[in-house]
Amino acid sequence: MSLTPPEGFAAIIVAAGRGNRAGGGLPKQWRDLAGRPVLDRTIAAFRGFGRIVVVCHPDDMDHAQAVLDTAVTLVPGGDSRSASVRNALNALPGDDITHVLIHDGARPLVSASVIAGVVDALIDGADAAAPALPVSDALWRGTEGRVTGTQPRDDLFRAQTPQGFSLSAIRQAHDRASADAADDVELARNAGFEVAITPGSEDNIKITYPADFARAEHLLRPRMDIRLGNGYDVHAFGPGDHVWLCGIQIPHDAGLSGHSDADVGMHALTDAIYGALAMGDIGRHFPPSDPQWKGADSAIFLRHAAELARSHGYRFGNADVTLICEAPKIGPHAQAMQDRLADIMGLDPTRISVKATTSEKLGFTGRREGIAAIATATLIKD
Ligand SMILES: Nc1ccn([C@@H]2O[C@H](COP(=O)(O)OP(=O)(O)OP(=O)(O)O)[C@@H](O)[C@H]2O)c(=O)n1
Ligand SMILES: C[C@](O)(CO)[C@H](O)COP(=O)(O)O
Repeated sequence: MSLTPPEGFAAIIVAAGRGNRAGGGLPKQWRDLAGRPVLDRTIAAFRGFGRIVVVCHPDDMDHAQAVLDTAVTLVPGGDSRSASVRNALNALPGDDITHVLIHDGARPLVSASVIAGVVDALIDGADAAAPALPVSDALWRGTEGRVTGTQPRDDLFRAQTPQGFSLSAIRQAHDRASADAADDVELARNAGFEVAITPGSEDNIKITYPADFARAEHLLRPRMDIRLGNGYDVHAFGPGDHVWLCGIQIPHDAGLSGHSDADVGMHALTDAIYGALAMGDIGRHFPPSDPQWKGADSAIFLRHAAELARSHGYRFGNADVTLICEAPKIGPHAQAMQDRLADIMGLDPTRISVKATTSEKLGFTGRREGIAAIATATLIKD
């Protein structure tokens, strides 16, 4: 989802804390998260905003200037989060700003939809809006390792950022603040403003403790990619005394005609893999016009497709081949076929199925003019 808020919106990203709870020497906003500094990722989440103010610790200003996008306005922070926000409010670039979103630099995984929820609530007229998640676990009170009571959770929420405000509301809230507050929602409520709750996200974590880096990296890992491909092939009977089916030679009163060994089952399975990869078919990788494939062992094709899948980071979920013929009988050979296909594909035989059906004497397979095969294959990238 891309995010382009209206002109008068600015984003304030507070990153002037020391990250003491996260440990690790360097303050957490400057530490690497899957190849980029945490703060760099956070700023990137707000790239649709024309104006972004980033609040950094006074000791970090040179580092920030060297590391961050020059398109942001850098402001030195204060002794508390609220003081840092105030410094940013006093340094907003431009006098046409009507709304601000205030976000923790330590929440690099905020999504466009969470930000859009806040922006939309403000556009709809709210003075203040912020994302949150309802508490779903039971809540207890406890001391010294023992439960001492329970706490109703019906109206409890876990607060997140960005917290959005009309500029006049947040300025009033900070002007009236008599004590420090955990966040700007608290200040806005203390000043009498209503705050709308917008949808938060489980992924919008605040990096607070050392283990949060591993959590964030896990969330950034690409999601599982599951692909399904199908293949279909037909070969006509011709002169001969055996057929090759799924890598097994079976005596028969005819052979199968084709440029290669005409292993119709293996061809269908090979095409299923190419199909799952969206990389064409056997003809594209092994053109029938090329004499080197005359009489070729079809294991070459299947091995190529399987290796291609692995080289693109996929593993096999399963494969399923159905042979359609009146004869020869497939049942007695099915296990050997599964084992052979598994061997070629480097797969556990329990993930491969070979079965057969007749076409009830109908059509070309029913008239014993040839054999058809269909196959499916699933590929998985974790
Ligand atoms: N004086 C401060 C204190 C905090 N923050 C920012 O407010 C956000 C939320 O605060 P928190 O997670 O508590 O960060 P730290 O104060 O850095 O963490 P710690 O309390 O563990 O030192 C962070 O992005 C932090 O950089 C800030 O801009 N100025
Ligand atoms: C603003 C905030 O992130 C809302 O969840 C939070 O209040 C600030 O962080 P802290 O861990 O409470 O200091």
